[in-house]
Amino acid sequence: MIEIDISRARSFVKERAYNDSYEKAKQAFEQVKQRNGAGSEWLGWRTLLSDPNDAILEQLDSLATAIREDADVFIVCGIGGSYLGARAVIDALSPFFGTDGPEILYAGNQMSGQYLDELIGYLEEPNAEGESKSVYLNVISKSGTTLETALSFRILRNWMEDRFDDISERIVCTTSEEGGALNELIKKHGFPKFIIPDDVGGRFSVLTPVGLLPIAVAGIDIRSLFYEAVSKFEALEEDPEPVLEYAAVKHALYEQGKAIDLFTTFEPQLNALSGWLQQLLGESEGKENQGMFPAKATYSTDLHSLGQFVQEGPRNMMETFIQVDSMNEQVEVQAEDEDHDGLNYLEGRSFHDINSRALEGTLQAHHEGGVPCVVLTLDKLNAQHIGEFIYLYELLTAVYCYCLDVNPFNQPGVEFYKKEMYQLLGKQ
Ligand SMILES: O=P(O)(O)OC[C@H]1O[C@](O)(CO)[C@@H](O)[C@@H]1O
Repeated sequence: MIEIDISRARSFVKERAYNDSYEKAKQAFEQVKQRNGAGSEWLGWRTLLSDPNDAILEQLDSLATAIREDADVFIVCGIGGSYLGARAVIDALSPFFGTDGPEILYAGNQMSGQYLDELIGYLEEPNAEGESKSVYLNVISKSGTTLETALSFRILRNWMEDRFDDISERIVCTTSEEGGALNELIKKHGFPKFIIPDDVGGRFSVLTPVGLLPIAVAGIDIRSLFYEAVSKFEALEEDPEPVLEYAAVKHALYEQGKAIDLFTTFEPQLNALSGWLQQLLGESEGKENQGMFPAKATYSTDLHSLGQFVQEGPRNMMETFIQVDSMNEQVEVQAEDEDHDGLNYLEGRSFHDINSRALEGTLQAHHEGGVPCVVLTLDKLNAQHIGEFIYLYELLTAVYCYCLDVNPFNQPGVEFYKKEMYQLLGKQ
């Protein structure tokens, strides 16, 4: 279960402004449902859930099981929506240290040559048994032409070709059904391929093979993740109220001049989930001179860097706390005979309990300091709740963007840097 508490945000908004935004959110939800808003040809992230394809989950599961049995390392090569969702779920649900399956590494999400150099150096080191590492790679690119991903893939593919005889079994491609350079390589090498549906954009694609294959290779139950998103879809079709209220308050705050939505969590393993949210909202709402900048911070670490700014800087931000109610941890504070560090007052308390009080205190302080706060609470960190979270935010994004009257599903602005870069690189 995820609870959304908007009370500490709504108190900053006048009743009339909230009601106006709420009416907009209602109409926006109808546009999503009736498929008559801008970019409605991109609503495939809903069809996936209204008409689930269990055969694909089966296929992904069995390939992932085979890879888990043989791989020491699994590389996810992609950028933006082609890796952020997988990373968000994997980081949220995997142990901090060590794993019983392959190590998941990432490439193709930047252009650091040093990173690639060091990555290859690491792949060439023997595994824990002193043997050569068994490496698998999943290249993920809807367009099949994104420079960061394509370049890293070229280097890693060539390295794998030199190293292994069976690269057509070690490299899996996730791309569009047709077109793009990646489809040419698939034809040439016979790499196994998963298709990204045409009507699902990158940032809405985590519940397609884009996210699900890496997530399954990480040993996470993709059925629980996927089917809980399906349940959330059904629940919100029936009763969209939580999303309407959330979108309304966010929109009313935007209208009131809030320019930043700071996503914060006190659980470091959710840092990448905030990164996924950043792209989902940022690429969807930031257009036609509109939108709130989606920022992220991980507390309490960042309370010691950004906390001052949030508490007393310009009052132009709202904050969204992502909270987890119960954690599986047993670290408890023990009393010491001589209380030199003065911590005996915390005797018997768990770190989670102390961390939760830090969250409560921060929420209170920021709210009192003039920051409207939304609080999202997940009872636990598990695949079900993360699945629910994913659909909740996908729908919120669409509804809220329609309130702003922007097309949530395109990203024309991203092309500008590419044009300049390609010109400088001399691409014809
Ligand atoms: O999957 P692709 O086509 O490589 O694109 C990766 C990312 O790049 C963008 O298209 C922006 O350029 C994102 O929207 C997308 O998630």
